[in-house]
Amino acid sequence: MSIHNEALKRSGHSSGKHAPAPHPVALETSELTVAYGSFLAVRGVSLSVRRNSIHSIIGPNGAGKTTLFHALTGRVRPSAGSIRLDDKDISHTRDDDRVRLGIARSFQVTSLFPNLSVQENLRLASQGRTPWQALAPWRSINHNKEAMATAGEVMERLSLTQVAGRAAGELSHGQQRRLEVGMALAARPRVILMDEPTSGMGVDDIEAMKELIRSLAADHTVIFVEHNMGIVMNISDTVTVMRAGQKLVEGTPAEIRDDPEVRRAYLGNMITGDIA
Ligand SMILES: Nc1ncnc2c1ncn2[C@@H]1O[C@H](COP(=O)(O)OP(=O)(O)OP(=O)(O)O)[C@@H](O)[C@H]1O
Repeated sequence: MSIHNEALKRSGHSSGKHAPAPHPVALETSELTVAYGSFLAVRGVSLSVRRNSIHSIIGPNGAGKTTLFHALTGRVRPSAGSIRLDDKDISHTRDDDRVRLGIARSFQVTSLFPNLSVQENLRLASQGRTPWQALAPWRSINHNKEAMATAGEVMERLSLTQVAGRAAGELSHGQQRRLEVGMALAARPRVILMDEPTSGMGVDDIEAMKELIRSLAADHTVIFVEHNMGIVMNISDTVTVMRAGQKLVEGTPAEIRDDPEVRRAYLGNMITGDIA
C-alpha cells in the first residue's frame, strides 16, 4: 500500500469504517499572507492538511517556509487570509492558546533546559499546556502526577526512558532532537509542527527520526519544514513546494519529483531521494 493510501486509511477514509469520520482536514490556510514591513514573505498561500497525514513544506532558501511555519504556530501574525484548525478559525489566536487547542511545535534544542533531567524537561513541557500550571506547579499535586505520567509515556515512545535522569545538555545530538519532539508531544497535540527535524544529524539519527515521524502519524497530523530531500520524498504523504512566498506546486512525492517547475526552482539538482 502506498503511503498516500495509508494516510487515507489513518484518517478514517477507508471504506470499512462505520464511526462518523472526523473532519478530514486537520489544518487549513486560506490565502494566508505575512508581511515584514512592506515585504510579503508569504503571499496568499492556501494549504489543506489532511488529518493524520505527513505533510512537508519545501522550497529554496528564502521561499517563506519558516515564516509560514511561524504563522501556523502563532509566532507571527498574518496580515491577510486565515488559518483553521479542525474547522475553527485560529488566525488571531495566541501561540499558547493554539497549543491548548491542539497544535504544538517541536522546540529548538535551545529551548531545552540543559541542566534539568530529561524527565523534568518533559514534566515542565507537559505543565506548560496551561500557563498557570507552568508558573505555579506546586499548586496541584494531581496535575503534577499527570505531568509525570505524561513524561513517562513520552520517554517510552521516544526511547528516552534509559536516560530519564540524565541532564538534557549531556544527551547526544540525536537524543536531544528526539527530546525536542518529546517537548511538543508532552502538550498532547493533535497537530505537530517540526522545523527541520533532521538538521545537523548523522545517518543513524536521521533514520531514527524518520521512523519516529512515521509513527507519529498514527495518532497525529505532522507538518514539517525540511531541507533533506531524502526524508521528504520517503515519508511525506503530501509535499508543498514554496518559492518566493507562494505555493509553487503541491502533490505526492512522485508528482513533486517529476514536476518540471520544481526542478527549475531547485535548479534541477536537489529533488532526489527514494519514494516509499
Ligand atoms: N524578521 C524578518 N524581517 C524581515 N524579513 C524577514 C524576516 N524573516 C524572514 N525575512 C525574509 O522573508 C523571506 C522568507 O524568509 P523565510 O525564513 O521564511 O524563508 P525560508 O524558506 O524559511 O528560508 P530558509 O530555507 O533559508 O530558512 C526572506 O527573504 C527573508 O529574508
